[in-house]
Amino acid sequence: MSLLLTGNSASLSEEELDEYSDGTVKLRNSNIELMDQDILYHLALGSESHDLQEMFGDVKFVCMGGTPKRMENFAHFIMNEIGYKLPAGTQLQDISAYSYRYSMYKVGPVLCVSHGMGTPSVSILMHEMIKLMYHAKCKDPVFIRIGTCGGIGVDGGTVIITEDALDGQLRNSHEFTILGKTIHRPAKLDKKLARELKSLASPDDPYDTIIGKTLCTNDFYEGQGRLDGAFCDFSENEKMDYLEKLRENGVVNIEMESTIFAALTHHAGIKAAVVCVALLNRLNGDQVNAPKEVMNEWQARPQILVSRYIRKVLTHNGQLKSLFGHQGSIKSPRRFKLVQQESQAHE
Ligand SMILES: O=P(O)(O)O[C@@H]1C[C@H](O)[C@@H](CO)O1
Ligand SMILES: O=c1cc[nH]c(=O)[nH]1
Repeated sequence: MSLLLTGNSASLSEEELDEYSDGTVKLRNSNIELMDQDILYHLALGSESHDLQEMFGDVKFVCMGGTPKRMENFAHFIMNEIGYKLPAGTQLQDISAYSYRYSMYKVGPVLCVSHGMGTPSVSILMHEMIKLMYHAKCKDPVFIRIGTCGGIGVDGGTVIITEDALDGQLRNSHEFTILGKTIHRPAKLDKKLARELKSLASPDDPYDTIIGKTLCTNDFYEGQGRLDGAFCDFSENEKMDYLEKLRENGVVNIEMESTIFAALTHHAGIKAAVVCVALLNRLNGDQVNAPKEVMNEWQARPQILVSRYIRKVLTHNGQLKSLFGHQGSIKSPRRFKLVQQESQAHE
């Protein structure tokens, strides 16, 4: 029996699209169906120990970012944005707390998950999140990475939506070594979703929101051409030549997760986007030295854009009012700060 993909994959044939047009996530692995139970070890969840459909069946948006705190803050923020009310006397709980690996918060149709740093960490999480979507029978979930990055020729604080994710050799794919063999999977993101996110930037935002190519590296220091790691075997001129070459190729930012995130969502037929904020302009230096309060405000910017998108989709589907009782309001960066403070007060 063929067990291919999901309802929204560009790589499906017409026949397969017909077969899987209900929008639920299908796995490209027939072994899973034959197992008595599937333990999502790094999420502290399991297909027999938990009723995954009951717990997660309504999920429409899976938002991921590097740190547990960022994703907890985002959970509080989005809760306010969509007017979601927790049952009286309850608080947001880290669903994966006992994995001691990743953190996960659920706010109605929005899952907020931390993914750690770098592609191995994201890869493990993506396998388990895609299987979670499958077990829960989620329909047409959209995955969005909310991250930080180094800008190339853009100021710190600029919001960057990834058009194409490139590996260290500027290939639009992610390289895997499986059973000793090297294979590549296309690192494709949803271009329409990227444009839609861009359209939600407001002329009143006191910062730029741009679309461009993202370089994904396996390291923060030598891998990103920094002079300030524990080791450095290249000159400043060589570094600048490399960054200029990136710029000539349309690269506007560097981070460490986009190719695996794009490759695995595309392989699973899941619509995905990457939205990062630049913490510095790498053409001006290597050290991340903006004050903490400034960086906290910058990190809120991708979250604000993503929350506008989520609100727009829920409003369009008539869910914002019917599910949560009131319309909420488009929140400003100032409002975000207040929500963050409130969530910190709960710690
Ligand atoms: O989502 P985050 O902020 O973790 O993304 C970037 C890439 C690396 O994980 C990390 C390096 O500082 O930040
Ligand atoms: O320069 C930077 C900043 C944040 N994240 C990165 O990967 N690189």
